[in-house]
Amino acid sequence: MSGDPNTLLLTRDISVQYGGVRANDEVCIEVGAAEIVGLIGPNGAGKTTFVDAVTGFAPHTGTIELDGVRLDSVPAHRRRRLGLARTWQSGELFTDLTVAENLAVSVDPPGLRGLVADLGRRRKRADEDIQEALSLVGLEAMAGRRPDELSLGRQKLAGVARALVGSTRVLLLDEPAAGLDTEESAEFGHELRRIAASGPGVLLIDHDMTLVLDVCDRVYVMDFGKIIASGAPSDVSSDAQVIAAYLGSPVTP
Ligand SMILES: Nc1ncnc2c1ncn2[C@@H]1O[C@H](COP(=O)(O)OP(=O)(O)OP(=O)(O)O)[C@@H](O)[C@H]1O
Repeated sequence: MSGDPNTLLLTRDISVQYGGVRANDEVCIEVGAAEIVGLIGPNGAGKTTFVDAVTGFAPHTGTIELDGVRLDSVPAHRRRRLGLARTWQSGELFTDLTVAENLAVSVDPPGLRGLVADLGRRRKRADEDIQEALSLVGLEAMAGRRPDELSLGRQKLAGVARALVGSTRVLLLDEPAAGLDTEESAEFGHELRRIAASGPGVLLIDHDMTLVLDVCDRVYVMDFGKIIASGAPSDVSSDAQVIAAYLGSPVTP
């Protein structure tokens, strides 16, 4: 345990080895309830690998706790049920489905017991989960629309809503704002703040420094699989090692 009662996600010494590449090297991070935490670093630094490890998609060593419960030996689908949600870098929506149908893809299938339970009740519960996820990102009025009827910013939010279907304690977002212009990115950041304010912790990976430095409470910086700096956005963005490894020049939050 970290000792901080606010901590939801706590990783200790997460390491991932891909052949000769040490993609993560003893990565320790914390994400608290209602907190947005950034994870930034150059291409190939190991950010996606970290999310893969935490969510159960990459073999790793080290420990992962969600709200004090160890997850590191738990398979990916159970980590999701326990509240770890993620998006993927290639998070396109299905263009021939409505927004609500895109979210329905994420509904947890019933176990053996669920199969014999009341079908109508399960469907109602799934509809409620989808509506709740859509309202968390401000898209409840868009449920019946097709993705191409939405702006790119709203499509990105629908992708986030798809990850949020079902109980979510910590949301891990892998470059969710890629391709957004300045205005869309600012609106996206506003919605992220609303999501976090409703309770879940958020880990945000993005190369949009304005977004990261604006919305994050704290930021970790990764380079060659290691965390090289962490702290408040203003401290990290003026850190000489971070500027040399990633930013190139100081960035003002
Ligand atoms: N499945 C894999 N098998 C082998 N090597 C991999 C695999 N996934 C990632 N790597 C390697 O691990 C390192 C970290 O890659 P990763 O995709 O995690 O970086 P990243 O920080 O997310 O980069 P980007 O910002 O470009 O998305 C890279 O050297 C990459 O080539």
